[in-house]
Amino acid sequence: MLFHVRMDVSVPHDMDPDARADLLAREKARAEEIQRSGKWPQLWRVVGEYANISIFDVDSTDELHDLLSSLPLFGFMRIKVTPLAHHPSKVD
Ligand SMILES: O=C(O)CC1=CCC(=O)O1
Repeated sequence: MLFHVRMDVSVPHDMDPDARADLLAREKARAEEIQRSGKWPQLWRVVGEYANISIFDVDSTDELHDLLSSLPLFGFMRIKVTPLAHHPSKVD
């Protein structure tokens, strides 16, 4: 099952710089781990925003939720999930 996922990040401006650096390092490591599993085939920065647009390829909505909530930034992101279906006009 394919899902389009938009994540808007909002880390508090007054967060301790070391805590922020640690949080972002853990986020990068976890994101790379999920990508290597094949479940997160696309990750794009939204130009000019602290946001990304991703494609996830998972077996269920529960699996998607588990992956998203495993991200260290989960509590600092607004996440919008759009399920995707095949388009009849798509040329293969
Ligand atoms: O910087 C972002 O867009 C938030 C994020 C999600 C996965 C990741 O590595 O960073």
